[in-house]
Amino acid sequence: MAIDSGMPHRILLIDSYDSFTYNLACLCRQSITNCRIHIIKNDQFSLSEILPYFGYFAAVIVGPGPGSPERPEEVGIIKDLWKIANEHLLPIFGVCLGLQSLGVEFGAKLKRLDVVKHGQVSHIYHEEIDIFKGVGEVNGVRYHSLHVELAADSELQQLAWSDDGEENGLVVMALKHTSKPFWAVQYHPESVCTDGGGSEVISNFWHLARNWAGTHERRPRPWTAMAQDIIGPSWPQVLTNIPSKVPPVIGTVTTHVFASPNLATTTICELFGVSNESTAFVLLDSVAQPGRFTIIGALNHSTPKITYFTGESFVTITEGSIPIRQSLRSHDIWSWLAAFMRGRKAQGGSSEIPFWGGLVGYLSYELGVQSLSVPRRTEEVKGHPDMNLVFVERSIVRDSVTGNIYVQSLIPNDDAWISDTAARIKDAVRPLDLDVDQLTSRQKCCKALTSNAPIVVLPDKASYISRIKSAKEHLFAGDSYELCVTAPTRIIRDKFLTKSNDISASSSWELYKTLRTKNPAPYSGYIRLHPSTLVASSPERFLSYSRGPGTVCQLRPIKGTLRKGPGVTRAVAEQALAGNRKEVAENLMIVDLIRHDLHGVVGEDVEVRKFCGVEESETVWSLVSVIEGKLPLSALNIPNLDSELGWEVLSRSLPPGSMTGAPKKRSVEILQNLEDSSRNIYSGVFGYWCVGGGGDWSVVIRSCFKYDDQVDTQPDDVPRTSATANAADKEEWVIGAGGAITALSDPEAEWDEMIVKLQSALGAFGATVSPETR
Ligand SMILES: C=C(O[C@@H]1C=C(C(=O)O)C=C[C@H]1O)C(=O)O
Ligand SMILES: NC(=O)CC[C@H](N)C(=O)O
Repeated sequence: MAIDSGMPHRILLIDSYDSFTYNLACLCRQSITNCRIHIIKNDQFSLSEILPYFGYFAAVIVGPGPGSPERPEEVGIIKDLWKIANEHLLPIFGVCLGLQSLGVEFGAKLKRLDVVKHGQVSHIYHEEIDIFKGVGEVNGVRYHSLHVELAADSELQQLAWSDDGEENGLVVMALKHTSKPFWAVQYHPESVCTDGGGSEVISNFWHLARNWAGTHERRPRPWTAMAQDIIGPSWPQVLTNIPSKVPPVIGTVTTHVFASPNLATTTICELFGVSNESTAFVLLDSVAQPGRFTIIGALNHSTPKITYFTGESFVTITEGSIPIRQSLRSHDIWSWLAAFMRGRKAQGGSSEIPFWGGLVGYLSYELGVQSLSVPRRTEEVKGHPDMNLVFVERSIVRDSVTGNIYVQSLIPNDDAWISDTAARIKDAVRPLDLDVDQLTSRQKCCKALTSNAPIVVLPDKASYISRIKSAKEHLFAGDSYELCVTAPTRIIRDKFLTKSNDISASSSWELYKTLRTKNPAPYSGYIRLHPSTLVASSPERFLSYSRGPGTVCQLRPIKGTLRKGPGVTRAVAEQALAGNRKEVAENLMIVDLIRHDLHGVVGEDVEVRKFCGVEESETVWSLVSVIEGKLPLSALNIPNLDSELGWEVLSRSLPPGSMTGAPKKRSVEILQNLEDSSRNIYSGVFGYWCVGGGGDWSVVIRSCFKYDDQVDTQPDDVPRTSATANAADKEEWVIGAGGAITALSDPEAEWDEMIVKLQSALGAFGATVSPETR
């Protein structure tokens, strides 16, 4: 038989806009020797357009996805596949939505599960035949709301079941067609927690597919350039948009390092003018473990500032006081910034620290929404910068483990500034200059705030609860597996006025100082890039990427949060989080989503380093997983790949999956309809991209932000009082908060969880709310 003549086996994978597709592609690569996976969307071609190309493929895999196999707009060509004429016939393997489509097209009834299964592991019963031959015990992860029931005279044969007992009874978990080469499973063989039914079942499918091809004398045609043009290259793709000819590294980092363990981060910031609220300032602060390095930008009037608004075709750079618009031309904002950084690469900095200089700032949630090609909400035309960054040339880095301070500059011949700055910092050390992590909790205090108490406008509880109920409806219908529902809380308070009088609120810097003592967080930050100010105390790293060679990308999603309190020991938290099916299911869904996001860029080398570990922070316990990915060794000698890998991952994986739910695109669309307003900076990321190639971005949660021009002193639900009367004296801060909603969520408990998360930033305003409020 010539079908294995050494030529790679081409497999067509049909994606239904799912967030697990690349995981399936990876499983196929690992289970089928010498295969190439080509991925298309289910609505990219009509059946008649794609049919002529089936001859190149050895098999088709139909991936999972949101929605119903009975809604043609959700399954595209998939529904037509099962009916193709014998001359085009080829082996097909369906997963989840793929199984449901196979069932429905051959007369099965599509039903909703009484108790939906999202991120749940079930024992899969089978009879060791066909695709389960020799497979043994299978525990499969399920992400479905719908299921099929076969007619008595069906042409399909059941191969496996789960026993859901009183919940759903017996549910079909695998099918085959009795005469055509079609197989399918309802569970997810590609999930990280599926045990036994993954590569074993795919290998068996492949074996059966080859046998079928042998007896039917079907031989795929050799791949051609024309096929590649139409279908596209195979996955994994080494990043293609990085030019092979790149400018040489021209910058050199000059560094002066000295030990100063007792020097407070806040003292250094004050030395560099943070108290002048009219200027720009950036601080990325590690106030608790696992955060380690603190980065302070020493900005001046000529530091380049870069802003971008979603939907615009230009970016604005301000050096000095004159903003200059630059057209993006053929670039999108991501590749424009990659090109910007390509010309500013530098070497020679200290290898012990992750930052030598580079871009610092934030990227909004809506920037990620734009990257997903989901249209922005219509009412947000005016908006505020969705990307607000500075290019930091002079900086101070503090290592909280060694107590070393690094003063560094990218500017040529800047020795005078470096030595002067080092001397100023050394002089600033006062004997009692203890940082917050060295204070006992009794010593922690917060400054008296304003004479007028701030007004806190909570989301309306009834509509929050009804939103959670609508989210659950979507989950029951199979539109999404998990939805992270959020809402903004607004804090209106007296404006900080520099030439102050006695009614002035504290400055945003004082607010940040209070926040870092009240809620010391590993990924804290103070980003004052007018018109936006972000005061952050995030527990969640979105993505870090190490400086090459051999860049490792790490993501640390949190799903599962428990309020700390008397009696809530680590053991109690572990039981309530890692020992709780609902919490683990929520976390698993995001782990699988992040594996997919990473596989999409780096290829096969993605590992879950930690699954559902319990981590402690000041106010809550969190369930955290750690996922890492890196390029294959073969890619390491491709110039420039390492230094842009992290940026590529970032550009292709925003918004953070932990803030959307899965599948990401459909979940974002649903959330845009459910939530009342844009999320803006909340749910975006803040951090840096270093000129040496590394970067670190955290999720904007447990944080507050304000825009200089935004004060709505008369929200509909706030009574007009003397405190809300005059916009000129007021400033408005926003704290977003929310949580992942699954089919198991209790709306009241979700409201409480939102309030707990809100509280971690609200406390800095001297305000509290109880869950019972409103
Ligand atoms: C939505 C928030 O947090 C997200 C949701 C979490 C959860 O559901 O447990 C945990 C961390 C974040 O990914 C928030 O803090 O506002
Ligand atoms: N993971 C999937 O493919 C889900 C299929 C379908 N949307 C369901 O919820 O049942």
